[in-house]
Amino acid sequence: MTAHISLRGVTKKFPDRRNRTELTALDGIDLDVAAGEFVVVVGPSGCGKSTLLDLLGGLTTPTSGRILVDGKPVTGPGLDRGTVFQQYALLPWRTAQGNVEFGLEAVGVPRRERAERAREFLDLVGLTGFEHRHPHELSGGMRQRVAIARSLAYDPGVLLMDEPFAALDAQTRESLQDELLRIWERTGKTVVFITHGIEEAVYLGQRVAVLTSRPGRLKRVVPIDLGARADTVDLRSSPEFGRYRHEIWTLLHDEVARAQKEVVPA
Ligand SMILES: Nc1ncnc2c1ncn2[C@@H]1O[C@H](COP(=O)(O)OP(=O)(O)OP(=O)(O)O)[C@@H](O)[C@H]1O
Repeated sequence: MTAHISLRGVTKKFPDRRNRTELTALDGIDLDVAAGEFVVVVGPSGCGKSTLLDLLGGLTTPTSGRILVDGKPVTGPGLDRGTVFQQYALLPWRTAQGNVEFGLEAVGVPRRERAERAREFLDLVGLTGFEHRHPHELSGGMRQRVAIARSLAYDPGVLLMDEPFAALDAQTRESLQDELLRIWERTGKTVVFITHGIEEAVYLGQRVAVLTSRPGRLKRVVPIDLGARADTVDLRSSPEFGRYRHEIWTLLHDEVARAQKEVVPA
């Protein structure tokens, strides 16, 4: 299953209790993500990236504007969207297998099929042999693999990822980035991935959406074309990769500079 996403004029305001006003977190976001596309969202700290993902996940609702998944308005959390957060959010008393089965129980998949499907998805994320380990017996990278398997097991059309690799060491992060791309190619899911990392954005995204500093508006959407990955030994050191990294760095740098100017008292 795969699905397309459409955001039209999405604005999110929060009450700002300190001075009884409103804080605009996101302002008029228009973005389409095609079925099966991998889009990465980057932006300065506090620009509304997590708010955007929460809106897509149906955890909050827009103040104005519309969010559609396959033409249907998002009205709350749903099994058509799977979310992976930075923190593993695994149940500590359940094994890897039990954690993946958990989501399937909620949708009423029969026991035998649950076990089979959980094994299949643990295999997809490279955890065959670790099915019976509890989260505390797994490394950070392995826990995040379990979280990915759990989100994929009930076959959502969309995978929403909020800085899923931010807490991992650099080497584990890079290997999970490759794993994720392999899984994405195999499953054809639509992915919206949020990160602070410019390199991560360029490496993963087919397009990188750059947000402005608060209120978050869409500053630029940069299509990434790095050619065939299989032919390149170290993609991150290629000249094209460097050019994209610089382009996005410049877009972000301008935003951070603008935000800093605004907070410095005159
Ligand atoms: N529930 C809430 N109530 C009030 N304000 C909120 C709420 N959630 C987020 N905000 C504010 O909205 C703005 C955007 O927050 P958000 O967490 O989406 O940014 P972010 O880009 O994900 O930040 P970071 O990169 O630092 O994780 C911030 O100013 C934040 O304080």
